[in-house]
Amino acid sequence: MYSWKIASKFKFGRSKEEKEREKEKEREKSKEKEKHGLFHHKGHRSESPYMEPPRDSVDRKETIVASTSLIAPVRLSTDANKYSTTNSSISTGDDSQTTTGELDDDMVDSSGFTNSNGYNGNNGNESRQIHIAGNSSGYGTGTGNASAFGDSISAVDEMEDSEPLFSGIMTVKVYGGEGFKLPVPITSNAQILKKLLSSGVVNPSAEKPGVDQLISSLLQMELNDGGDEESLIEGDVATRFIPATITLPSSTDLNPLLYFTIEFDNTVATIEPESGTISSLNFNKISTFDVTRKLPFLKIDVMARIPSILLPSKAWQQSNLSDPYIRDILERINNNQDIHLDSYNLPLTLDFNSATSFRLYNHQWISLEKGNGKLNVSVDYKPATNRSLSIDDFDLLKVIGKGSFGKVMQVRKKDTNKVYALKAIRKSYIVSKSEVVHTLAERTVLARVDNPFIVPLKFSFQSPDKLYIVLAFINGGELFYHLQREGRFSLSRARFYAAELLCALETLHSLDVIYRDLKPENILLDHQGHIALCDFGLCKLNMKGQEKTNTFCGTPEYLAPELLLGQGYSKVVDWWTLGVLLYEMLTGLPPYYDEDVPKMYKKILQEPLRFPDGFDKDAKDLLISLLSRDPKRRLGFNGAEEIKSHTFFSQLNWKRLWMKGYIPPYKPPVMSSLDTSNFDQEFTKEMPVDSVVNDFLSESVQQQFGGWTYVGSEQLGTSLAPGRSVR
Ligand SMILES: Nc1ncnc2c1ncn2[C@@H]1O[C@H](COP(=O)(O)OP(=O)(O)OP(=O)(O)O)[C@@H](O)[C@H]1O
Repeated sequence: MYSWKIASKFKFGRSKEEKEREKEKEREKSKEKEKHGLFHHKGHRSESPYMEPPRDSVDRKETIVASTSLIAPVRLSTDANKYSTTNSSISTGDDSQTTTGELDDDMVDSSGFTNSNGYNGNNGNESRQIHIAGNSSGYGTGTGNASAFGDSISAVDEMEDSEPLFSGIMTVKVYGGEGFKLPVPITSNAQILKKLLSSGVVNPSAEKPGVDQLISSLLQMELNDGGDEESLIEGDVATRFIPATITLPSSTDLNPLLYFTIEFDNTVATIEPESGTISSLNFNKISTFDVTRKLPFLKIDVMARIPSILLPSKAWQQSNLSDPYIRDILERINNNQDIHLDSYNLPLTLDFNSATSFRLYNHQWISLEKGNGKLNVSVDYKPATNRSLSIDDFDLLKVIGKGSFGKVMQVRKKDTNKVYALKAIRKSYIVSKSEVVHTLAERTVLARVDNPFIVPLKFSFQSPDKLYIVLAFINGGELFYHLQREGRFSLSRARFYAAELLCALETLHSLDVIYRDLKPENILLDHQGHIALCDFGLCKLNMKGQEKTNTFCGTPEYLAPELLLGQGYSKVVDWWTLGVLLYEMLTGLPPYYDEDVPKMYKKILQEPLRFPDGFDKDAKDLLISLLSRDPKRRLGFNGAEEIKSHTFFSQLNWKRLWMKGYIPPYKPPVMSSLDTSNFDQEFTKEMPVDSVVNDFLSESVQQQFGGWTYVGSEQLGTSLAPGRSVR
């Protein structure tokens, strides 16, 4: 018999004051709920998930981490109170609760460590030794610790063996662009054109006429008869006369009407024109990228930011809605969204064996995919100098989030000026919470995985007190935030997100990794609206084929039946969670949602799956298959391919999707890589500091973090960056 405890991951990382603040918020929320009535009171919600308002009462879902090696099987019973042991631990987040359970193979207890927190003990868990890969001694007295080390290091070793060194700095210079067109005609209203365009910068010179001259030429153009009484200027004609940057009436800043994004490994540089007209642009911009993995191309996208005032009349717009392309463009412009004009994947053949810098493209004109213009660029690559990083290599810009074990900050790498998300984790804290394995697993998975829909790891390094993970900064906001704001998503939008997530999970499974914590809170949208899965803290490594594990962890709303029943579970749990997520995106709530967690568990195990009237037939069929309680009969049991082949996805070209070839149905309002407007002000208003800690960690504890450092595929072993006090 072993003792076990389940704790709310969310609450682990919170200070006393924060907990107080949260409680206060909770109290306010319940007052609000009382006032307005609860949407999902008993028997109410399940009848019609389309009832309004669907998401008001769904709070952030908290991850459960079973913090010892034991699981909490749920015994099915008609009496919801029978689940009370499990529930009390989860819902209260009281990590001091203990009860009994069975041994699991991936959770580790750090009782063998003697650390500054005085946490010392040994659970005598002998079976852990079976998993030790030559690391059974020397790391404290607890066998669990040794196993934790063994598991994680072997994962890191595997990676080291198979990967050559890919790291360096790539510089992209964009000189100019030509031939861009607007996809819709614009108004010929002289007053509007003069007012709006006269603030533009076209760099007047002998060859290039000034703005006033351009506008008068524009107004003399042969106008297109756009309908009854409306004259319009065609998009391809207008661009020859419209300045590339203007000052919008609502602002004092120059605003580009057309710009480029260059994306490498989910890091984005926005290239705005200096001057010129939309069809003939001057950029003269340089952008540097940290290269830490071998990727086949740079992604270039052309975006236009057209003020809706330039559009033809509403009557014209109405009469052109039958064309889905025009309809989409008009909808976006009217919602102040930027529109996507064209893109190009610029092939990169980086010779990583070269010891010196080399030029990949030299003043090359690149024609974009749909023929909408061309760009003149040079690309250079300089190999890295194998230096480990420290916090001193970054400017700390903003706090953007808090995880269980530390904060996440927006940072700028000083040499390349690239903006990243930096996650700082206090070593003593994860040791005392027995989270060493999960933390190492997170770093290992992130370093190995290469998928467009998974947030890429750029670097990891450590100081004597802390571990640092540097990730691409994904600033379109959490899917949770967008879903909460909009209640639910349209069928096509939900399908798009589900498809990109399916690709992400498929890649993880191909690496024998179970994700285990899919939920809207762990899914970020990038600047264009593509998915970026984050938070790999619950991943389980080395899960080959249908191999099973037992750890009771995940998020209550998303727990699969086999996990609740303690029957052992395999990769197939991730397909259950994909079903729950799709259902939540389409209806606003997870399928078996109940505020009372034990009741929710009972529903997950017993209640029939209900759909609101008018629910899409294919979506329903897919959900029934994904939410099959029997994992063997669940769609995906035989691999992701069988989900991809379902009729719900029949219109999708998976190759194109993989290349980020579909324009996302929604583009988050992101102005630049510095933009943090999609993050909670509760975080962004905080001072970004890397707090000073002075924990004593023994040599053996430090050794656990030996494989942590990552600067590309280069593993720098135990190198510790000098500890630094950052104020
Ligand atoms: N790469 C990123 N880009 C932008 N924001 C990020 C990134 N990674 C994390 N964040 C923000 O920081 C928050 C916390 O990060 P994360 O979920 O990885 O921490 P965690 O400790 O694993 O959290 P949890 O306790 O929820 O498991 C996220 O919800 C997200 O809002």
